[in-house]
Amino acid sequence: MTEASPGAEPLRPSRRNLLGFVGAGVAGLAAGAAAGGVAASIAHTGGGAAGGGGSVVPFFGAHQAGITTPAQDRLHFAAFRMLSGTTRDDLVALLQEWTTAAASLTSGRSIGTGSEPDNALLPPDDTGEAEGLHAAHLTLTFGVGRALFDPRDGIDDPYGIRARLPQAFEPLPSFAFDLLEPDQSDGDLCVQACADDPQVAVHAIRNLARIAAGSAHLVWSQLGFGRTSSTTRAQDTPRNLFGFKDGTANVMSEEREALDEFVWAGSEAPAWMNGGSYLVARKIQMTIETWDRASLGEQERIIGRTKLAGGPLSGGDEFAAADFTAADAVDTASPAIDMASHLRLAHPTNNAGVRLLRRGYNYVDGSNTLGQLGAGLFFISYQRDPAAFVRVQRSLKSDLLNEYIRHIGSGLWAVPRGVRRGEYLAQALFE
Ligand SMILES: C=CC1=C(C)c2cc3[nH]c(cc4nc(cc5[nH]c(cc1n2)c(C)c5CCC(=O)O)C(CCC(=O)O)=C4C)c(C)c3C=C
Ligand SMILES: [Fe+2]
Repeated sequence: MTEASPGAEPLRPSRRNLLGFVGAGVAGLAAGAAAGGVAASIAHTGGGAAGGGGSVVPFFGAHQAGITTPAQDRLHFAAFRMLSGTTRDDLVALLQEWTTAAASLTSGRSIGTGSEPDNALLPPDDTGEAEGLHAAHLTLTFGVGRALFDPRDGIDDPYGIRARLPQAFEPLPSFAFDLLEPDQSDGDLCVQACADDPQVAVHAIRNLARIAAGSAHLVWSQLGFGRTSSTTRAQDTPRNLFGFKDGTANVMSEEREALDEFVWAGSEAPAWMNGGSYLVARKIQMTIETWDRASLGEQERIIGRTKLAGGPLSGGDEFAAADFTAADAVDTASPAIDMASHLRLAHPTNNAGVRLLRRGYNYVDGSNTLGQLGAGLFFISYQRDPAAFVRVQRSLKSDLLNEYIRHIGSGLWAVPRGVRRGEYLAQALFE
């Protein structure tokens, strides 16, 4: 799919053409070629954002950023659908343009020629609301949906990628109590934008959506705040909207062996996914008004941990190991950690040793006419194989928490390995 030049301006290439040119250059460079390619082009065409300000998370690397990166405070998550009739070339062009833009945005620069181009007759390349703001640890993590590998519009393999479909990439099954809304689920592509400044995260998604115009359409997006997980031991454990510490027993970035075992896809995966991961997102509505009427003891029994300190009910501080054989101090015939508590059911000992890297955010989507907040957890987990999530979620069928939550959105994406300098996102999927 080609796009007409927005005007007959001979002096300066259009943003689309400019990005296309850079993308083509990127595609032509051998992997591992001199770093100049993308970054230098951007530096020379970029506009006047304030730059990194010491808060830049590198975009290029063996793994995509935004997975083990210390969890930032804010989220804007977006799902896109490829437009009808688009081809493999359109998809490649989009990924090339997104690569160029993402390298620029995450380093705190504007897109293309910036928000003040030299020709006032053209729309600015960058929408401008991040002018003067720093990178705010912005990470952009891109995923590919399972539907991209399926027949569409009467074409068997519209993007020519079926041969690269990883064996593990099976659609999620439906789970007990699912009340999924299609307009908050799935998507051909996803972008997880995390930053310490909400304006920076929103600016990134907005501009990626603009760039996608003509090839992909933003189908739903979700704002999040108050990260509900730590991904490094250097971070304090945050709290979810039930008021409990969330993320205590997460897979942390310091746990190199555990990351290889549970988070990064390895040699079992095709080359484009070797070093990648699978992202599961679940929009989980929490009936906080009902929860707030439950006694403290009941809340703690449901979670399996104390509310304030976050220690397991079997005793010890937040990071003490849970003892599932310990008896309750008062009712000695019962276990200290309830058989149907969230902690017991989600714990690796109940799930064949499986661990997930959780990276979710709280959300509040306004309120309803009954005065109830549309509050919840935008749960995100990364795992080496989607089957790990399925295993844990199935275990949660008898979770006491289910009385207070509803899963209303869902998605699974393959997150390709990191982008090397000179490459574009998911390049190995097309080679
Ligand atoms: C399928 C995976 C999970 C979903 C969905 C999920 C929803 C969910 N969780 C909480 C609150 C807490 N979860 C905690 C621990 C925890 N949760 C999962 C998985 C899912 N949670 C795992 C794998 C674990 C770790 C278990 C372990 O190894 O000990 C905790 C305890 C603190 C912590 O370790 O993070 C809380 C609190 C809510 C409110 C929720 C849905 C809205
Ligand atoms: Fe949980």
